[in-house]
Amino acid sequence: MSETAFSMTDGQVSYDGTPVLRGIDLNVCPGEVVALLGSNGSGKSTLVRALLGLTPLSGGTTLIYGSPPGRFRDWWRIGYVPQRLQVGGGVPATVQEVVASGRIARQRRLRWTNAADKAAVATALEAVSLADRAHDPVQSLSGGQQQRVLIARALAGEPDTYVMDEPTAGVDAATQQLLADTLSRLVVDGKTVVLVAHELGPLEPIVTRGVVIRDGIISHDGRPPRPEGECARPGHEHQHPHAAETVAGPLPGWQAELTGWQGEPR
Ligand SMILES: Nc1ncnc2c1ncn2[C@@H]1O[C@H](COP(=O)(O)OP(=O)(O)OP(=O)(O)O)[C@@H](O)[C@H]1O
Repeated sequence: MSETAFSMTDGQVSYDGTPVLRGIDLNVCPGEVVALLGSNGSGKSTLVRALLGLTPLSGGTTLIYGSPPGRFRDWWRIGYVPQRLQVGGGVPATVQEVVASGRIARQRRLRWTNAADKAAVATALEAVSLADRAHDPVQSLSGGQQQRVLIARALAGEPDTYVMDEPTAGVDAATQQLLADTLSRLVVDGKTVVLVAHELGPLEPIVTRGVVIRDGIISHDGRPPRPEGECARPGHEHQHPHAAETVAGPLPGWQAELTGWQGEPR
C-alpha cells in the first residue's frame, strides 16, 4: 500500500456546473504539515472534502494511502476535524462520548471498549484541557470549546494523518498554543497534518509547506509564508482583496498574492 497520505491528480470539483476546483495536483507525504491557505471561497474546504472523498470529483483522481476513497478501508488512519460542525448533531451526548466516537474506526465489530480506548480518550481530553468537562453535555459548551471537542475526537483516534479545517477558528490564543504544542509532538512522532487556516498563529513554526489556493487552482506550493510586522499581530484579520489580481508563480507571486503575508520566506 502506498504511504503517500493523499495523492490528487488533476482534481476537479464543480457545484451545479460551476467549477470550484480546477486541475489540482497535490501529494501529501508522511511527516508533512501542510497548510492550505487562500481567501474566502477559494476552495480550501472543498479541497479537503475532496481529498477525503466526502465531495466527489467531477474530473481527475484522488487516492488515500493508495486507494480511491470508495475503496479505502483503513479510516482509523485519518482524523478529520471538520469546519464549524454542530457537535453531537442535536443528539444529547457528553463531551466524553463525542471524543470516544473518535475510536470507532479502530474498533472491530463486537469488541468492547478496552483500556487503550479509555486511555486515548483521557489523553485527548487532557490535550485540549477539557478533562474537567468530560461528563457535561456538548451542547452546554461554548463554540470554541466545542471546536476543542472535535480536535480531541480526532486525537483520540490516534490516526496517522490529521485533516483539520480551520481548527483554530474561534479558539482562544491559549488553546491555539495548546493545539500547536500537541501537533508538534505528533509531528515528531511522524504524523502527517493537512490543515486549513486563515491565520497560522502559533501553528506557524510547525508548518512545513504552504499550499495557496486561488480561485480553485494551486497558485503556490512550497515554503510557508511568514507574517511580519502589523500582520503578525494576534487578532489581525487577513483579507485578501488582491488575490484574484496576481499571477500564479514562484515566491514573489505568492508573497504579493497573500496580501498581509510579507517578508522573507524561510
Ligand atoms: N455545497 C455547495 N454547493 C454549492 N457551492 C458550494 C458548496 N460548497 C462550497 N461552495 C462554493 O464553492 C466555493 C469554494 O468554497 P469553499 O468552502 O471550498 O471555500 P473556502 O476556501 O474553504 O472558503 P472559506 O475560507 O470562506 O472557508 C465557494 O464559492 C462556495 O460558495
